Amino acid sequence: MDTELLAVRRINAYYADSHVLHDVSISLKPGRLLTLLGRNGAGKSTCINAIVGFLPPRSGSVMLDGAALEKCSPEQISRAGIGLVPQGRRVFGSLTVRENLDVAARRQTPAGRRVWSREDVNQIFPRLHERRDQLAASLSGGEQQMLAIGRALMTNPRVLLLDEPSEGLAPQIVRELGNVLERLKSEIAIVLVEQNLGLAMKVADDVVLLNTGRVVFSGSSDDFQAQQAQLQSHLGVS
Ligand SMILES: Nc1ncnc2c1ncn2[C@@H]1O[C@H](COP(=O)(O)OP(=O)(O)OP(=O)(O)O)[C@@H](O)[C@H]1O
Repeated sequence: MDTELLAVRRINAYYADSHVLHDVSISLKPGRLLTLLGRNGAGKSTCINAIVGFLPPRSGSVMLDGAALEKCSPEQISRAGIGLVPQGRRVFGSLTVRENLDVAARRQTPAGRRVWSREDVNQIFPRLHERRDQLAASLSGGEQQMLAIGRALMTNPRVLLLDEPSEGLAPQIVRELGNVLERLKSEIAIVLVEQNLGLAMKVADDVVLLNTGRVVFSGSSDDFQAQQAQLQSHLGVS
């Protein structure tokens, strides 16, 4: 399958008068994982915010399977099939694990789209099943991250966007997260924002590297690694 699933074309985004994204393009094909890299402040989260409609681009387009989304609301974009695992996880701490999953579940999903049940999520994250009656606030950081991913899957997305999921996690948990992403990417296309280059290189098929809101590399993970020495100055330390 070579058709593009998510096509971000030359988007420009601003915070008030501050021009943060400059003609940024991203192309994601089905079954692939694209990692969005760049040092702090490069514009990675802004790019995610522009795709999900929190910060609509002033120009350029965002297409999901050919449908234009750049003028849609965050709710419409989510329903269209873009799932977000936000930076900082943002699970509902006063709800149980099970309730967190249930409130995210979509009642209606267009025919032909994969529908995720709580059982499907539990299969990927057995620990969530073990902790199903525990309040989300009492989970470890790694478990909260798994729950945040599980919640996003319950919306039956076609594309999953993850904003720095490894932030604040111990190395062993980051490895587990890598294994989960490896497994998930055979089922769903993923955009992964990461500062952890080790994790990103383990799972990525494609790489987009940003510097001050501009794309300075876009290509396969193999090409990125071949050019890494020249691109090093655009990367944060990892
Ligand atoms: N709400 C905001 N208002 C004004 N400027 C902002 C806002 N959020 C981010 N910025 C600025 O936009 C630029 C891009 O920030 P962004 O958060 O997208 O970078 P990032 O690559 O995700 O960085 P990090 O890895 O630190 O999260 C930075 O210069 C930042 O200071």
